[in-house]
Amino acid sequence: MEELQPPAHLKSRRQKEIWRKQQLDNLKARKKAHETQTPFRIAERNLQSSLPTPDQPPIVDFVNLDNNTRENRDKIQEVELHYDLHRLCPLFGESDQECPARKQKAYIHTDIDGLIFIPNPFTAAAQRKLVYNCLHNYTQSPNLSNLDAHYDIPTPGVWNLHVTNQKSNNEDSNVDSICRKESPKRQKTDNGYQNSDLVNATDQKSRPDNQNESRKSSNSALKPSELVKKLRWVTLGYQYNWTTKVYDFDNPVEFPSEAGNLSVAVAKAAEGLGYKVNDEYRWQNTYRGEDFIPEAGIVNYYQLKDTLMAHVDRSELNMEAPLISISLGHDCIYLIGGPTRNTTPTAIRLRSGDVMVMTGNARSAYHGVPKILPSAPTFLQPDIKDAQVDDWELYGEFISKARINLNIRQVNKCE
Ligand SMILES: O=C(O)CCC(=O)C(=O)O
Ligand SMILES: [Fe+2]
Repeated sequence: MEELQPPAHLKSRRQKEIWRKQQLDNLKARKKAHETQTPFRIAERNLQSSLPTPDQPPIVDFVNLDNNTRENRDKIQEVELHYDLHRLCPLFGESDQECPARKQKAYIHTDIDGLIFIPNPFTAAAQRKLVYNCLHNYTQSPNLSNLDAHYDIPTPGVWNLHVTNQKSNNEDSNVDSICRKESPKRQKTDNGYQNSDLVNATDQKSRPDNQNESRKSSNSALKPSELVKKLRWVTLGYQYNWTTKVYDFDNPVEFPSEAGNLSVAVAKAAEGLGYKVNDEYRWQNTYRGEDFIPEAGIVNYYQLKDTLMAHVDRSELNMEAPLISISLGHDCIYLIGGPTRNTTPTAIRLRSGDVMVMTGNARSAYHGVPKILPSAPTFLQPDIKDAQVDDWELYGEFISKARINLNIRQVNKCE
């Protein structure tokens, strides 16, 4: 091993020796920690490494099938959706030149029981409309966001305050900076820090969240344009309490109809799909699409360096119903494993518009987002002219540097 070079400010031989010993001890501790890491954590670490390591897991690409390793290609199967999604829900958009006629195709991977992947079924204009909804509509009260724990956000929500400011030429009529709340005393819970901090005890986040922000205790005030960069999630429908890990059934919030309609259409089109061997199903999505009731959701807003650590979404009373997840903006690598972190996960590339349906075992599998990729779609750039979305330029500025994930769940069992 190369001799470690102490920093120049350490002059004496003794200081240099101590420094070298510390470095070696740190190295040994890191190595030891790595040895005890779960396969899920190892995959996260390898995917996050800035150096190409030989241990990088291959990335499953359901869109460009030729991009797969031979082994993965053999494990990908095409399945037919029951409907053209646009027929079920016009919000997927009418096929146009920008987005040629959709194929009613979906894909499964034989290592991932219960996951159904639908390559982007949206037109470009429909994606822009959904970005608009995720920023303009879903960030408004009574939906809660990660910012509410730290700031007193006025009712229109941080995004709309930002838009108002950007559109006003007059500094005086600008919405003022928003003050930070007094920091509540930090309390530890059994598995990490208190919800309002949304920082996991490990170096990764339980939600996409800005760690430094969460740890700051200053009372600084921020402009809406600065705060929108700190927006990490909002909750839709039944609001979720991240501390108690239960939904707030006492104050139900109506689920937004557009996101709800999209999810019901997906649940209907994916009904009955599964993995067949010799005419027999190994697994099948038997949940009836018409029984799917969208009751809760999360919109995750990822800046390019954000990650979402491995977790299982298990707070819903109905774990038989599929969870429907839509990606917008930058591509990402998504990891999905099994019932514990000890199952080696599969890495999947998700692009803007892609839809995943988590059913059966996949519904209760560990999953996470270890990496956002630098790949903004051209049709979401700020200079696109879109007469359907007011002030698209501002929306385009946000999404061309971010990824949004909208996921939708049924919470209660069917009557
Ligand atoms: O961003 C994603 O694709 C996954 C989000 C997720 O797993 C969640 O919000 O529970
Ligand atoms: Fe999740």
